[in-house]
Amino acid sequence: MMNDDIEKVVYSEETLQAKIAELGRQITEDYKDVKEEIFCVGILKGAVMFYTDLVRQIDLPVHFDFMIASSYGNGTSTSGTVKILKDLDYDVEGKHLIIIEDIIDSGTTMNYLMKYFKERKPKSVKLCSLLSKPSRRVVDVNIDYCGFEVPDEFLVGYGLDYAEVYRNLPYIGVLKPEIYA
Ligand SMILES: O=P(O)(O)OC[C@H]1O[C@H](OP(=O)(O)OP(=O)(O)O)[C@H](O)[C@@H]1O
Ligand SMILES: Nc1nc2[nH]cnc2c(=O)[nH]1
Repeated sequence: MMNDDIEKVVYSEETLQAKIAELGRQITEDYKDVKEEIFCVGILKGAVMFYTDLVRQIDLPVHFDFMIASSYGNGTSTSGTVKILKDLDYDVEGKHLIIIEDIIDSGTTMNYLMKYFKERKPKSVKLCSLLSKPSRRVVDVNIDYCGFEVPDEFLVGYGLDYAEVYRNLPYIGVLKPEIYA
């Protein structure tokens, strides 16, 4: 069973949901008076679980859009090259963008995507990331809404994969070392 591959649980379902409710309340408060449309942009595939839970905690009429970006392949460190596999569906000029990401690790992916979003002339762009791993940062990324600062460990679950599996674990944890062998 998949659970048997886990060495330790780092964030339980309850811990994740409590933090997400807090982030949703904060975003609702910060955006409650804006006049322009608000777009929640999920960066797939890793953000899938966080996105669907977070948007349900935002009590405002937001629009959905998604990008698919990938740079890790099957390994545990970035290839350094960000591939955009799916672009935004909408013209976001003049709109408020809330970028929703699962993790900022080296910062490579978000540094690349932020430039890309800003070229599209939105009214504002803010970043909401469930996790941040500052000890691994190679490029600076400003995180407006951050769930947890995590230690330098490769995490799986709740959208985060190792070689494309473990995304469907309901919690975030660390794999047993023999899984990488
Ligand atoms: O800060 P970085 O070092 O760039 O790492 C962060 C990125 O890594 C993961 O994506 P990945 O490339 O694994 O694709 P995925 O979302 O499909 O899992 C994660 O979802 C972030 O987008
Ligand atoms: N699964 C997973 N993907 C990542 N991408 C960047 N950092 C991580 C991590 O710790 N785990």
